[in-house]
Amino acid sequence: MKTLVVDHPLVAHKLTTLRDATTDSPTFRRLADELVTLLAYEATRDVRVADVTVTTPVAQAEGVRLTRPQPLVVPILRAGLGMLDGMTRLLPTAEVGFLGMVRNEGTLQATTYATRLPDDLSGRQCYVLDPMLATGGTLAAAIRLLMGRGADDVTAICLLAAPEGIAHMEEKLADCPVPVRVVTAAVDSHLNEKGFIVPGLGDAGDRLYGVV
Ligand SMILES: O=P(O)(O)OC[C@H]1O[C@H](OP(=O)(O)OP(=O)(O)O)[C@H](O)[C@@H]1O
Ligand SMILES: O=c1cc[nH]c(=O)[nH]1
Ligand SMILES: [Mg+2]
Repeated sequence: MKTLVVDHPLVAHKLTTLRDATTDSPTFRRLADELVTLLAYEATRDVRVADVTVTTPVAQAEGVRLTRPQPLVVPILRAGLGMLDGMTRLLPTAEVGFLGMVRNEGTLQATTYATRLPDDLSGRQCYVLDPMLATGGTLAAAIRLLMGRGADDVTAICLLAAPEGIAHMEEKLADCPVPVRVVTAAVDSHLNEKGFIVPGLGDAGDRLYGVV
């Protein structure tokens, strides 16, 4: 598994405001959306394209177009939904599948409560959206599920990651025969005793959508 930390002043600026506990929900949603588009620009560096020729008003020009099957974007509910518009703005022809997963606050184990994905993902590039990579349990399970359906290239886009979560994913996906990448705005210091990223930004789902 490869991890890419996007090093850019605009990414750092938006992430800093997301971290700030005084940032309200409307601002948090807007900044998360903007930040995803910046991360998605890097995350899609290997998106599959084919050569094409177009006719400009002046002459023929060689270029590229996204190939079929279209990439599949998979937000992990709930917090990943806050990243969907920012991603599809960059990849408007992508299809979207959904995974509902929740982490038990005591055991930190992730369970899946909703799945709406194509049965067959053979030959598909998949982009998984989840703002927080904490213990890595959620993301590792999501990626295993996609690979079980045949996905042959998976990139996860996270706003923030913890070193423990990256190590856990590297271990869980060590035998994985297909490329897996994590693209994030930062890798923070550590997880606290409740499994929260430190310094982090708190509970991403609650900050986007309120406490449930
Ligand atoms: O790396 P992990 O330790 O598995 O934790 C990360 C997960 O926790 C959060 O979801 P949460 O369970 O809070 O659900 P929500 O999106 O509905 O708030 C977050 O959005 C990730 O999905
Ligand atoms: O810090 C964390 C860890 C898991 N989920 C969150 O929303 N935040
Ligand atoms: Mg949450």
